[in-house]
Amino acid sequence: MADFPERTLRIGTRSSPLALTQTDMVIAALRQHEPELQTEVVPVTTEADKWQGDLAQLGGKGLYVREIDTMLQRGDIDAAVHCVKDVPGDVPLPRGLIFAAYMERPDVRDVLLFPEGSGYTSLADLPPGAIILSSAVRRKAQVLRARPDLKVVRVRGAIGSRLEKLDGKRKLDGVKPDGMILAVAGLARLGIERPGYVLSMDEMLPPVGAGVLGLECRQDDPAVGALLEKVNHPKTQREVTAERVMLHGLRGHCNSPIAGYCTTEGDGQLSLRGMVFDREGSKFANVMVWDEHQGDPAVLGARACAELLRQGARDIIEGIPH
Ligand SMILES: NCc1[nH]cc(CCC(=O)O)c1CC(=O)O
Repeated sequence: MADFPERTLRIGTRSSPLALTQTDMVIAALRQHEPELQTEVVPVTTEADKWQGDLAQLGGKGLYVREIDTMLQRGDIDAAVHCVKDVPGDVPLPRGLIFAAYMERPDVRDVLLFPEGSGYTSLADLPPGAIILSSAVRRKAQVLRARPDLKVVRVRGAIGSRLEKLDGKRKLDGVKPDGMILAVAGLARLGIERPGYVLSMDEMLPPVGAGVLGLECRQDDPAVGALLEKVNHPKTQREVTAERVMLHGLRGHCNSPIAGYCTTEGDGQLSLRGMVFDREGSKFANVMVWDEHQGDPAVLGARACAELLRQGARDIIEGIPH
């Protein structure tokens, strides 16, 4: 088979506006290295996108990536762009697939948005019993940890439709929300600017892989692998490796609130924070480990996992129905 740029790179992605924007970003980055690159974007509306109920009932959020991975395995596409945070951490990657590159990580924080004209400016402002929209068990646990009096209500759909629900422009089963939590990176990529309260790392530790775009291909397609590797960001790759090894070792399920965030200090040393919560965030394990020897990030991830398990993470995870 011809190499690039003669060959056309077929890229699979979800069909949401965010996923399509992210894929455009990836193509722009690839063209910095391969200006003549021909691409074909293959948008896939996954079962998870069509289903508006609780994802856990359908098999968890892994469904966002599974259909696209199957297409990649079959050769219907040559590469896939995934949000790493949507890639399941409790099962290995599908046979024959690898992540050839991780794009540089942007702001990983979550932001609490309020309905237009509500006058709220922070988490502390919200009145007792206020309603927050989010489907993420990790966000729910951490909101309730800070404000046990609040109520967290599930919301699904693309970011644009979620914002309409927040602003009362779209029906929401009689619920009148006071806030909604989204990733800063997703809003920025969509060019959506609205005031909100950016949650600190102590209030809201991000999910493993937050903000990172992973570029996946078949192991037996070295031409694509070599192309994708050109946009790999080694620092992000090390951080994601540490976070994901921690996640694998915890063997969570789709209802387990787990957070993990690895950063690189100025001298190149990695630090990794990990937390495992119960559903209400009232019980949790919490670790921070440093890679003093600047060694293998996987070892750092394994250490964080071991320490979380020592603190009782297994019981916390198993204590949640799934
Ligand atoms: N769960 C959907 C999803 N997957 C990735 C992002 C945002 C970008 C990222 O963190 O990778 C979002 C939206 C959100 O959580 O607000």
